[in-house]
Amino acid sequence: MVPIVRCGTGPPDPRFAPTDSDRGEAMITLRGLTKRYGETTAVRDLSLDVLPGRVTGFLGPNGAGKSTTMRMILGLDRPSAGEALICGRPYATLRNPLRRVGALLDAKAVHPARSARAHLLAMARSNGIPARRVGEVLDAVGLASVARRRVGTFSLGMSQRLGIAGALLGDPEVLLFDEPVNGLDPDGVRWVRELARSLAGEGRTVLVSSHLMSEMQLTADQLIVIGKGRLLADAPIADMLGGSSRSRVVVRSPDMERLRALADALAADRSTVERISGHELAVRDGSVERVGDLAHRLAVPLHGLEERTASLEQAYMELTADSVEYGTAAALEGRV
Ligand SMILES: Nc1ncnc2c1ncn2[C@@H]1O[C@H](COP(=O)(O)OP(=O)(O)OP(=O)(O)O)[C@@H](O)[C@H]1O
Repeated sequence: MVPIVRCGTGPPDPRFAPTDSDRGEAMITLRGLTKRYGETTAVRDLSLDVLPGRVTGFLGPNGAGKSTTMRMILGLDRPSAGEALICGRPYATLRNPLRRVGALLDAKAVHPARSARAHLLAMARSNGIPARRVGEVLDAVGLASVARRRVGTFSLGMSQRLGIAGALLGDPEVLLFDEPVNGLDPDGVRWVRELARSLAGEGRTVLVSSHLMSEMQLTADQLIVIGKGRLLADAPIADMLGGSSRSRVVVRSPDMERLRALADALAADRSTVERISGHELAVRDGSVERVGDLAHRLAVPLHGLEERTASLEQAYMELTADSVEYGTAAALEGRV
């Protein structure tokens, strides 16, 4: 059973035995959250809860409003309407906020002349965090050997690691990572994935933004998808796959005539049938059992019958098709 770190309970305590009701307690709550920049509405009436003990992927195409939402959760941008709360309170009213919430936003937003160690020490000092934590988090992110190097000489990947070290510094209950795998090599990507999973495994609340569905498929338990600032989906990964209209049963037969009869029978029974080729059909809203039984009744010789679940990438493309700000159509019209 995954432990749950509740609001105000601090870092995980091995003696802590969660009850089922603890699982429902949202750590991040957005209600009607809206942000307008002049004519642009970056975030539009967003209402959702982010729960502890799981990795929540925050997805959307470029310009969807992910960073703006995270900035409002962290009190860095003021909402035009609605609210963003952590443990029921605005970030600005939290005592010792770094001990409650750790965030990686812009990895390069660090004074370039400072060493990694000096940067983290300054953060620790101004937040009442003991200096020994600096060494611990530098070790945890694999930067101990370059702790005294100037941050300005760091690669993007090293800066990402330093940003994550800063997020971990206060041993917080809630972690927000904005595009944490940007600039990381495959080893680094895997490291971030395992880190996010282990933090959630300790019962913490982990919100990770990305525009890479393939990565989120491996990292997240729950997905929140936004497009043009609006909520498009908020569901467990498995539900998103099941809900995709691309999940379908594919049936193959050498007998085109009987296959056509099967298609007619399925269509008459309210299934949507697509012809893939003369010998292959795809049936939406139909189970393998139902299609197989019907084929048997109509004496259709079958050379193949399988359920093809859409990849999350496909489900995501479907969801966001109308929300891509700079898609191909725009490019064709010369707008980009
Ligand atoms: N300070 C600002 N002033 C004006 N417009 C802004 C500002 N910040 C963001 N926007 C606009 O708000 C929208 C959402 O931007 P945001 O950076 O939150 O999206 P995102 O989902 O994080 O995108 P990306 O994946 O590209 O980082 C965009 O249209 C962006 O141009």
